[in-house]
Amino acid sequence: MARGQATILFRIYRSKNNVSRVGALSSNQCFHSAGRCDKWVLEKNQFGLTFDGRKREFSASLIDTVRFHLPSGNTRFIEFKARPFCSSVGNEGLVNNGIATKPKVEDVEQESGVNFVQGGEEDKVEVLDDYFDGSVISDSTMVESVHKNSNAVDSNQSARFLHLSTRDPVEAFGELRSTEKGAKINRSDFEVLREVFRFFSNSGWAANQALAVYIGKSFFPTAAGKFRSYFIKKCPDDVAQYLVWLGPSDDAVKFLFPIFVEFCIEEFPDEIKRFRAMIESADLTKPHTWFPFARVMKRKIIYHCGPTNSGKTYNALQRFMEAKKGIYCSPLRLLAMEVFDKVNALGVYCSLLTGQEKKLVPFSNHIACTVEMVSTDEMYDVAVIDEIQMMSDACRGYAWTRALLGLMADEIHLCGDPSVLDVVRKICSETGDELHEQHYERFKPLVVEAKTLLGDLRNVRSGDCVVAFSRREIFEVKMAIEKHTNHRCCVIYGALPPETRRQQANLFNDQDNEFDVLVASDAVGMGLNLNIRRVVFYSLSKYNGDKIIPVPGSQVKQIAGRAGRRGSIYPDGLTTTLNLDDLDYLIECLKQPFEVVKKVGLFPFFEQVELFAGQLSNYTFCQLLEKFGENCRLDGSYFLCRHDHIKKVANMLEKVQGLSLEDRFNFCFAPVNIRDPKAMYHLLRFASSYSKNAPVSIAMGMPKGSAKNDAELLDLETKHQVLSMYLWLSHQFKEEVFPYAKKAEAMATDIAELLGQSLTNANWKPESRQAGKPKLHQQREDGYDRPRSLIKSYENSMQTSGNCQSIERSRREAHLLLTIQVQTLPPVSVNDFLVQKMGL
Ligand SMILES: Nc1ncnc2c1ncn2[C@@H]1O[C@H](COP(=O)(O)OP(=O)(O)OP(=O)(O)O)[C@@H](O)[C@H]1O
Ligand SMILES: [Mg+2]
Repeated sequence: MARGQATILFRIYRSKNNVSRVGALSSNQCFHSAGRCDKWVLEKNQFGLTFDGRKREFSASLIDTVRFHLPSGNTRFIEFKARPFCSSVGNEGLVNNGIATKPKVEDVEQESGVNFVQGGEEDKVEVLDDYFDGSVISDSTMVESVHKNSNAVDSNQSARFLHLSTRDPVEAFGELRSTEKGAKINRSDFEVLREVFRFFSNSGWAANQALAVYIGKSFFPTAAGKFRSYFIKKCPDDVAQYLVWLGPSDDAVKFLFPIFVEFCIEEFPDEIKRFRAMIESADLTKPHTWFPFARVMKRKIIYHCGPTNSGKTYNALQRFMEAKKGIYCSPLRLLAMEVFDKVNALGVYCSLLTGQEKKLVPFSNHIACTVEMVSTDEMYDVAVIDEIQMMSDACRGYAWTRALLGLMADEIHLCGDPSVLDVVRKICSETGDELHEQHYERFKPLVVEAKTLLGDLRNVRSGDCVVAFSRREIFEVKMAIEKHTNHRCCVIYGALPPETRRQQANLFNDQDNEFDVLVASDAVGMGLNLNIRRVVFYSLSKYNGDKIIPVPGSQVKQIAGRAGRRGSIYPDGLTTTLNLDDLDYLIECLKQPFEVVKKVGLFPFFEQVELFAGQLSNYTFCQLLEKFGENCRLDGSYFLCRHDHIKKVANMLEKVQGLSLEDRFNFCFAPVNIRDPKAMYHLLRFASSYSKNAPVSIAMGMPKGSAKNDAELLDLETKHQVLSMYLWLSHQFKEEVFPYAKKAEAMATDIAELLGQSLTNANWKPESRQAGKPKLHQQREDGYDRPRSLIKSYENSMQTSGNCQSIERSRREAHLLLTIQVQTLPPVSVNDFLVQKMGL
């Protein structure tokens, strides 16, 4: 069933003249034999319709049953036949197609007390006279409702054309078809008619509606052009006059559209068939039906729902360890490794499975894996899906959705914040699984320190974690703290291998050394248990790969929640900001209730993309993905995950000949930083060798020692990422083609170690991996970039200019300003690099 805003086309037939009836309906008008109503819209989120012609409401609770609410309060039904193109087009695109299921006439009769007469090709509907209150909907009142402001001439005209406006389009088209030659049209009327058809061709409404009859958007202008020629050639005089009277207007479009549909059905059966097949092959509706084996099971789902540091994962893992056979699905490799270690240490044999590594422990019945690696073919007693709110992640959400829908486990424990609780409830009602909710409270409340660090990193104390949102800032902060205080800093950020992050975390957690401050990015926000006393936000804006945005509230909560973990040496958590200016935003974020997520991510399996590809020829893989995105159909609780990253890789690999569609699909999921030209170059090289069926070499030297400057550190990071990519590919493809996996593993371990050593000694100025990455803050003489609150600065400037906007608006505008700044910077030149390296 379609949800969301939608448009429905129907037709009601009737057998007697003395009853009210509907001729043809569209989203915002209703042709009625008694006149035309001016409003016809769907009620929110369901097939409810509101007819607003005479302030009488009636609504349809079923797609082909209209329920009238009469003044007396009686509720009656009138049945109408849904047209073959009965369909709905929603915000998300085509959401429902095909012929609506028609309720049995007897059912409707029984409920409504209305007699229906069936006959001929179309169903005829007869409505008892007392069903409509003649005084409510009469011919004259309906005409008034259409042309509320019309004068007497207009009334006459509309009465003159009434028979046309309410005419059955099949009949109207039949008449056109049987006409050899249309009426003679004078020049000025001809010009108006041309304008009318131009208006029709440019109508977004008509193009959208046409999707419902499988006239694709790209074909619509051609179909509309042919329709124009056909129509003008055969147009009877009264119809031409009517259109001239209507002029280029929405009314004219809505008059023409049903006739256009008849024309298309007759003229373009092949195009319609082709587009229909394409739309159907991009069908991502009803994803719960994709996993029939999981559907056969009656699964028990336990949602451990609560804020950070409330024991959700701990409790789920207790059940996992008790089970005969269990699987733990982690959002990060690091967390999977942590569970693997913890569980084995407690005597439960557990294997590890991530994209990069398979550590099979003999006799183990338990697996800790990353969520993308979870098998939906194996049976388990207990499964744990950690950080379930990631279902709504714009890029990776599909992996959580797949795990929830497809896991074959008797008991599935979901751990996460409450944001996806509603969606999970809905999914469970669709899958028929039994949902149990366990709500948690934070062990200790998080306290905000109102004093802040007063803009001075010298106020950092032992046990602090300073959070910054770029690699550059992380190193600047580390350098400043180590230069101006006696503290030593560990660092954790996304580009570091999990082993190095863990080494840094251990160094920080260990009380017997001088490393008592942690400087970290948002990579610290998920799952890690660290001895943090206070989380200090260095800034609260971050670059999201596209523009600078304020850090979303949910993420701020998650990161701040790292302070004062149960079991750590600082069980009371504190959080604050470096600058006083940012404090309000921090408090605002922490106070915000968890947002209620309405949609979760989906992404097609290879088989679905392959089916879709079968409908299109001469398309590159990247174009295929684009087309899939444009045409795919989704139910209201799902969105298609962002795939810009995949498209970028697909585009680069376009030049590699000899890769099958499946190879391309798999290569596109390889873990590569698309903003790192060196990493992209190696991926291209791996794919080129693979396509020639030649053994893929690592072709990368081992660094001699730990990094002595930032360029060397960046090089180590990239080298590790390339090795990690090699290992990932070796698990995806045949091992013979990636014969150096063992060597890559050893090299990766050594590099992770070198990275750890390098970070311990690092005291240099950071370089940027990206030439164009924006530098936000002014450099201070004392060696670190002191961040100013950009949001605040903008608010201040607005206030000093006497323009006191609301904070929310200022914020939005500040982001806009920043976005513009970022967009004007030169893009990273991956291509230039490839041209040099590959001669491409
Ligand atoms: N009942 C318990 N007994 C002992 N330690 C516990 C218990 N519950 C939780 N802990 C410890 O408290 C810390 C936080 O628990 P846990 O990781 O389960 O929180 P969480 O709610 O999953 O947090 P997050 O949302 O950050 O993942 C962990 O170190 C965990 O081992
Ligand atoms: Mg947890």
